Amino acid sequence: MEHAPKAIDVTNDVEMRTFNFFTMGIDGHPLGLHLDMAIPTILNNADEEQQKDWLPKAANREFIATYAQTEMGHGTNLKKLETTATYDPKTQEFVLNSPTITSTKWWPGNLGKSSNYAVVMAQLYTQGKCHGAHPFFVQLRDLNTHKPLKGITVGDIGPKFGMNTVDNGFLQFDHVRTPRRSMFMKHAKVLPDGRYVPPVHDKLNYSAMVFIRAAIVSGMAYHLLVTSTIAVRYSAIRRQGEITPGAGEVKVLDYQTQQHRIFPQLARGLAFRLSGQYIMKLYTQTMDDIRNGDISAVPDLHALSCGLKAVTTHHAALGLEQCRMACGGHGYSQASGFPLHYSVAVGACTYEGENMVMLLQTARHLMKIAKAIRAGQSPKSNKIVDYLFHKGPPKCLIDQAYDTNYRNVLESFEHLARRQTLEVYDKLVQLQQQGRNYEQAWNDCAVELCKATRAHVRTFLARTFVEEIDKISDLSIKSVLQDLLQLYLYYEVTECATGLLEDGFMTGQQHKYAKKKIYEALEKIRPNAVSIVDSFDFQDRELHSVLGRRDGNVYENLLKWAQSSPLNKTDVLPFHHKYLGKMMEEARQRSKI
Ligand SMILES: CC(C)(COP(=O)(O)OP(=O)(O)OC[C@H]1O[C@@H](n2cnc3c(N)ncnc32)[C@H](O)[C@@H]1OP(=O)(O)O)[C@@H](O)C(=O)NCCC(=O)NCCSC(=O)/C=C/CC(=O)O
Ligand SMILES: Cc1cc2nc3c(=O)[nH]c(=O)nc-3n(C[C@H](O)[C@H](O)[C@H](O)COP(=O)(O)OP(=O)(O)OC[C@H]3O[C@@H](n4cnc5c(N)ncnc54)[C@H](O)[C@@H]3O)c2cc1C
Repeated sequence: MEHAPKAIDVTNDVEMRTFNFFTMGIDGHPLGLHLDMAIPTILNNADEEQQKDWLPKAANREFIATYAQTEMGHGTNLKKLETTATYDPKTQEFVLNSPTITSTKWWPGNLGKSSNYAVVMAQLYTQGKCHGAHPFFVQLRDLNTHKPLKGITVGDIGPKFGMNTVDNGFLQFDHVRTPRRSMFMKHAKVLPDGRYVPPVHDKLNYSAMVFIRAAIVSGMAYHLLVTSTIAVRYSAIRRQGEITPGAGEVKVLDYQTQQHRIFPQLARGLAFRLSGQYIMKLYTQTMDDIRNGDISAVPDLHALSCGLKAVTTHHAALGLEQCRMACGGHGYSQASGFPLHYSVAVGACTYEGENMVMLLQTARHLMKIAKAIRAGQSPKSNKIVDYLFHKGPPKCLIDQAYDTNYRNVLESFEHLARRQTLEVYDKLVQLQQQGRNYEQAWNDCAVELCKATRAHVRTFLARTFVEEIDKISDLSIKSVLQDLLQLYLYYEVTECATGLLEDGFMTGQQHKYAKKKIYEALEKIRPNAVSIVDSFDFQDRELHSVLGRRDGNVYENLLKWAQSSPLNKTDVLPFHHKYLGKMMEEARQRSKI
């Protein structure tokens, strides 16, 4: 008998679940949302009695649940979700309803055909008052027949840009009754008589999204490291063109342009992995704190997770595309694995909070800090934002002879983040003094607000990378990682050069210095490149790539892969003579006339 799957370990082993989430996303695993949104919701939003009932069954896969929040008409603006959950004190039930076409739940992963339960976000009404979006644990399908229950219309939303092995679905409720206790009651409650008990913090209902945003950071690291592995390995076997005439074709990895295309993605993958570990620890710690009644870290966690999610997904999408392009024609083949990895990674720019919206959420946090700075307040001890209160050096020092632990580079990033944060805050104040209301002023500063967030997140990523490499004791590993760190830092300096040159903080000479350090790092990384990616020890099956095979036998396996295509099952396709053959025969007949 096939080995029965063991119950999922639901301890907070978020590292593994992060990894699962993104490999599953690629395989279209029907348990994707179950593991990474439904279970965290139960862990963080179900009260003790509900956890006792739901958690073991969820861990044991006795049902499959998804996370049904987004509707056809709203994904970002949760305040305007239209699905309603109206409490009926007579029967002590909630009545779930989809009042409009735009209230149709739309997008939830595995909703279309796999899930028989869902965490449903609905506007909670009791005693005639709406208390905003709250999560409910709702059965959608019969556990034996898997048929939708009465009043429920559910199905798949059809083919998408990618991730087509995931049955993202739609869901409509027609006055479906669900017990009072199907409402997650750890934070907010509705008592049997219908009285509403508010939560200690009105965003605790959003904790599953925070978990995934934090998880996505390591997920993006995973995608960048996987695709850099494919690109480096393929570039180490692909020979094309000569550098020295007559000396024979070189490996394309020897071209500086190829190194400049791929190695920064490798470096960013490492940077994101290290910050991904940090944010996951912060998430786990904050959830523990909330369990002990301490919600003080909730705003920091929200701000950092939103900013990191937006920046890492954007750079991962760009980086995967660079790795694909670096592999030429074969990079465009499904055999490369790039279409699969790209479609999962690039979706993360949208799901779990559209990136612009996420950047602006972090900006809200930064504006509060800017206000405190302008009011002359002293910093609260918080390593993530303290630097904003400090006065850095008036001029860039990146080209000083000694830059221990890249202090001068980090101060450049801090300078830019501080300047952009305070400048956009001052503009916000000025626009309001000129008569605009806050919301209008906010909208008129939104692009600059996003820039301030990106500069802040860059500072965090860089500082975390420096600190984590500094902790490494094995000198042989440390020196290789320091080459990647050097590349990362100076590459980021050139990426934000406009901001550093804009106020004269950095000189053109220093910008040239940064470029020199990049080229130096590329040269140092080149001889170790294949060993670096081999050290990640990705299995061929998870790379999904003929180009990235560990054994490097690309060409023979590329032909094998092509020959296995269903199109090549027969030499002549069944419909050939009916269409193309007939067309050519008629054309030949006509030309004889
Ligand atoms: C855009 C959001 C965050 C706006 O939140 P909302 O309450 O609607 O309005 P405000 O902007 O006024 O926020 C008020 C206040 O609350 C703070 N806050 C917001 N969210 C959180 C949070 N999660 N934790 C802590 N604090 C939070 C915010 O900072 C404000 O504080 P102030 O002091 O500044 O007032 C919200 O609408 C939102 O999150 N939208 C995005 C929706 C989303 O992410 N959807 C994901 C659906 S699931 C999904 O995509 C799954 C994909 C999986 C897959 O298939 O891979
Ligand atoms: C592959 C995939 C899987 C998904 N899985 C799930 C799932 O399992 N469960 C689930 O509930 N949802 C899921 N979603 C839905 C996803 O969470 C939403 O699509 C996402 O939150 C964006 O919301 P939206 O689609 O309404 O975009 P919109 O918010 O309509 O975005 C459109 C544009 O408007 C801009 N915009 C919107 N509001 C603002 C603002 N306040 N300020 C500035 N600009 C703004 C956005 O930045 C964007 O450029 C999934 C989506 C995808 C693509």
